[in-house]
Amino acid sequence: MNVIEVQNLHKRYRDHVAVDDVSFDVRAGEIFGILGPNGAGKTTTVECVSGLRIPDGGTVRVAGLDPVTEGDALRRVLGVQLQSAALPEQIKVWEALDLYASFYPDPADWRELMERVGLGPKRDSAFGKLSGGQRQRLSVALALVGRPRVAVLDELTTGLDPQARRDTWQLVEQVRDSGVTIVLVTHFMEEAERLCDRIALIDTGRVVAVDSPAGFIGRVGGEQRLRFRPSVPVDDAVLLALPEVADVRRTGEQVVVTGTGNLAAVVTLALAERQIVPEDLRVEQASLDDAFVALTGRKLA
Ligand SMILES: Nc1ncnc2c1ncn2[C@@H]1O[C@H](COP(=O)(O)OP(=O)(O)OP(=O)(O)O)[C@@H](O)[C@H]1O
Repeated sequence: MNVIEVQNLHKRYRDHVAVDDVSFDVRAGEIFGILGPNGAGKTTTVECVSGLRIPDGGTVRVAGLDPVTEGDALRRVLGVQLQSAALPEQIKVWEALDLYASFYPDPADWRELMERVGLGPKRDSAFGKLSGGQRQRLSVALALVGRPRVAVLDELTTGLDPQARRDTWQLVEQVRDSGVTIVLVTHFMEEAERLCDRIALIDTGRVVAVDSPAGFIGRVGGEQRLRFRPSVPVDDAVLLALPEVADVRRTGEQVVVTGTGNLAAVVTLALAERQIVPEDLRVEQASLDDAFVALTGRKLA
């Protein structure tokens, strides 16, 4: 079932086209990524989905609602954490949660939410005194306080250190597991690859493709490369006999096998059957980055 349907969305700022022609569907229960370089139109797209901007063309439906004409009903099903959302420096964590809860007829228990995002010990801290990761956690909690079916999270981990980023990813997964559909805007490949069930790749206001991370990687051939030093010499023919193996090369003592499918498993099994140990084994795989370059001709970063 689709929770969000966007068709031929178009949005201009004066004569600048920010979103040219964007279409995608988000299914109930998934983490749907909107991935693309700076200025691709990601934020504008989710602002139109959230009813914060009026599109110049196309249609948007969220749980069947038109964000432009049914804004009140929309706010009951959709929670937003936006890049630009800033709270007063002085407001305390509990006050912000309590305030946001008061906007909704049937809010979540904000105390429970505060514990869930790990801010219990920061209950009385001022927003201005929170670390980047704590601010992001608070913004996720604020997006969830109205018990939304859909949460829009925009550039959630920008500016966070690696540990805070991983903690935030875990939080996003917990939110999804609690039954909330998530739209995640990001320009981090690793984040999209790790978290998203499906991704819309956006470039210069257009959707380049929508696919799962594995599907994107499969588009660039799904090719894998295996490097190892065999403990005793192995014949190329042994490896080439495996249907998954496309090519075998050697550089000094190192064997480099390229192929597809379950390459690492079948090669190591074939070696084990001959009592050969693949020493210094490394598996290299195509990434979303490779897919982005193949689809757009440019690097994302
Ligand atoms: N309020 C605005 N007025 C004029 N132009 C804008 C406005 N907001 C965004 N733009 C422009 O529209 C284009 C798309 O911006 P948008 O913020 O949607 O992209 P984005 O993919 O989210 O980028 P970022 O990751 O940098 O936020 C950019 O060229 C941006 O400069």
